[in-house]
Order: sequence, then C-alpha cells, then structure tokens
Amino acid sequence: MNEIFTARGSTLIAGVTIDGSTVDIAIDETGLIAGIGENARKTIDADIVIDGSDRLAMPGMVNTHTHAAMTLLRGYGDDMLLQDWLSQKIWPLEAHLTGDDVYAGTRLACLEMIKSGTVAFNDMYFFMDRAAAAADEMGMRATFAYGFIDLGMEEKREAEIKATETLVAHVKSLDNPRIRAAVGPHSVYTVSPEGLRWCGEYAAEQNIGIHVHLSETEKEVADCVARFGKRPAYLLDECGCLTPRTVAAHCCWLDEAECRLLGERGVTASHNPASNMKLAVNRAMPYHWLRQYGANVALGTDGCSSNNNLDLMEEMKFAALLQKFAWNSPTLLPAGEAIGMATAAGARALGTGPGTLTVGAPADIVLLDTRAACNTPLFHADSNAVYACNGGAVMTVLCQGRVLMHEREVPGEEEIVREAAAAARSLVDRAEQAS
Ligand SMILES: C[C@H]1O[C@@H](n2cnc3c(N)ncnc32)[C@H](O)[C@@H]1O
Ligand SMILES: [Zn+2]
Repeated sequence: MNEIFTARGSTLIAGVTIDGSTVDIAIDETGLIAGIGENARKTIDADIVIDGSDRLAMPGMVNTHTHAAMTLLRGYGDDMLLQDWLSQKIWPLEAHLTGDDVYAGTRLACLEMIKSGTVAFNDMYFFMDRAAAAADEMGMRATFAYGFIDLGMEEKREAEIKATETLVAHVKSLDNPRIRAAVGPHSVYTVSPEGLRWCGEYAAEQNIGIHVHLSETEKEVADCVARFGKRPAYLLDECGCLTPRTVAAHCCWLDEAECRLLGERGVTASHNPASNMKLAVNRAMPYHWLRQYGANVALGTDGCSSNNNLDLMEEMKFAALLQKFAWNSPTLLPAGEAIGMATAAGARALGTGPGTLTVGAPADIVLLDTRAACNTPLFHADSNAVYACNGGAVMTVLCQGRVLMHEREVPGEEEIVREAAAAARSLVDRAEQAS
C-alpha cells in the first residue's frame, strides 16, 4: 500500500491554491494545521509531502444527517410517498438487518463520503457499535445515535432506553476523539412524549447531542397538532430536546415562530434538499427565517434510499437551487453560504472544530482538481465547487492530518464494494423468504 496511507507524522501540502493564492499547508504530527502561507514549511520537518499543484484546498465537509448503512438499501424502494416508503418497504427490510450488514453498509457509506470530500458525519441507525467500528477503521469522524422508536409502547420504550444506554457506554469505552455518541429520538410521530422526555434528560445528563427528524412533512405537523395540541418544535422543546447540541433534520414545515425557537435554543437545522425533493415533502426548509433567527443551518444527505448517494458536493448545489426555486429568490443561498453550511456549520453542529482552514484547526482538508472540466475556467472557486462540480473533482482527503484518499485511491475500495453488494443481496433474500 502507498506509504502515504500508513505513515504517521507531520505533513506538508506544498504549493496548493487557497483563495486564489498559492500557499503551503503544514500539518503537525498531532493532526493540527501548524501553518498556512509561504513560510509554513518552516514550522515543521515534514515526513510526508503532498504536491498541491493543480489542487485547490477546502475544508473537509460534514454530513449532518445520515443513516449510513442504508447504502445497502440504495435503489430498493423509490418513487413512493414517505409514509408508504417507510412502512411498506424500508421498515420491513430493516427488521432483517444484522450487525454485519450495518458494518458492511457503513463501510460503503464511508468510502462514498471520503470519495466525495466528506470527513465527518452524524448518523442515526441500528447496530451502531458496528457502524462506529466501520467509521473508525475508515479514519473518519462520526457521531452515532441509536434510532429510538417506541411507537407509544412502554415495553418498547424500555428496550430503546437500554439500547441507547448501551451504545453511549460503548462509545465512551472506545475513548476515541473521532467517535462520539448522541441520543436519537427518531421523530415526534414515532416517539411518545415520555420517550422524548427521557431522551432530553439523558442527553443533558451525559452531556451529549440529540439527533432527531423534525417537521419533514405537512402530515407530521398536522398529526402532532391533532394529538398534542402543539406543533412539533414546541413538543420537542417541552421535552428538553432542543439544545445547542441538537441536530434537527429536514425542518421543512417549520413556521416562523418555530424558526425563532430553534434560533433561541441554538439548534442546528440540517437541510436535506435531495431527500426532500425525492420524497416530495412539498415545502423547502425556511432557510431565510432560520438564518434570521440565528439557528445553525447545516447540510445533510439523509439515507441512500431517499437521495440516493452521499455526495455533499451535489447536496450543496441542490440546497442552493431548491432554496432559490422554492422561495422565488435568485439571491438566496449563494455559493459561499452553501460551502459554509457543508463545512463550518457542520463542524459546529458536531463540535469537530471550526471547519475552516486556519492555524490550530484540525487538518480536515479536501483537495479539488483544478484541471477538471468542471473547474475550468476557474473564475470563482466557490461557484465551481457548488454549481459545476460533484464529488468526482475531489482528489485527496485528510482527516486529522491522516490521508484517507490520495489521487482518488482509497485503500480497500474493491473489497468494501464487494462485501456491501453481497450483504445487500443477502438482506433482501432473507426478507423475501420471510414474507
Ligand atoms: C433511523 C430510522 O429512520 C429511517 N429513515 C430514513 N430516512 C428517513 C426519513 N427521510 N424520514 C424519516 N425516517 C427516515 C430509517 O429507515 C430508520 O428506520
Ligand atoms: Zn433521515
């Protein structure tokens, strides 16, 4: 294997383009950026040198809403209504999932994310100890939440509480700064107020984040108002689930007062435009209100059964286009803001650093090909990254200074793909035999 993947020490990215100028990026042996500029190479005695010519550096991207192992369900159920899709296709298949499936599916997800410039993700799913093992081996950062679904049943709630506590204890025992745990109440339509309250209290007690679906569909809001007499964001708040460490995915049907509430609580709203369009949730996240009231707006892909990939470069474009189209405003969500959502806002959501290329920040760095057709001509790097390129323009990826991909090579790619394909086939076979 290329020694660039195994070497540990300090790294120099020599002569790379940032904001139109050519600089060096020096990375110390702990994986932090030690210097950026013409004289940065003097700050370290580099063990590895990466040639930055024909390369543009940007911060590594953060996917704030995934169900990573759903890569195994890619293309399994498309073109359906959200409720039917979940209850008729996805949940029956997920009932047959094993820990080995989640491991294989999460490795495929990590491969795909690395290949498109993502270094960190926020995951909600099942068998999360196996997902954590996959992310750690792939060298990524990730936060794992067990998908807590009690459907109003006390017995099920007890099981979900146990599963959540077990995961949190497991992640703690790993003592790995790249791998974290969160509490994952799925949504207000799958978790009772008692369950939500437990999640809020447990997250506070453990000092960890919360990962939840919020206001994805109009039906979710209408049902919530009918059952509980209040809109979903207020219900979550009453149960202690809106905190500065909460990531609320979708947020499509929030009204203005709910946006203000999310801003007041310092919540991160994860925008998932491709999934929202595919499932036709019929309203775009009110980005303008969320920003106006100070919520942290970040970007996510959702699972591969509603996207159907994990390419945040594409997602930036979908976000910028959907916002403009839905709110009839061509000036809304310009390219620079889309990049900020995918980088700094995501890093803030997961607490992984500033998400910028600055001295002292973790060296989470992506190098894009300036020779690619999508980067030619290169008038505005942000514009090309958001509107012209996709993940295929990503050449090299570093996370905490460690090289995860170089010149589009990721160690073990063939095996990861082969094993995920076999796991997906066997999962569907098992489900079909049982039905
Ligand atoms: C964690 C749980 O969330 C489900 N899941 C996946 N995508 C969505 C979505 N867009 N909305 C709601 N739930 C979803 C997964 O299929 C799993 O059952
Ligand atoms: Zn989701």
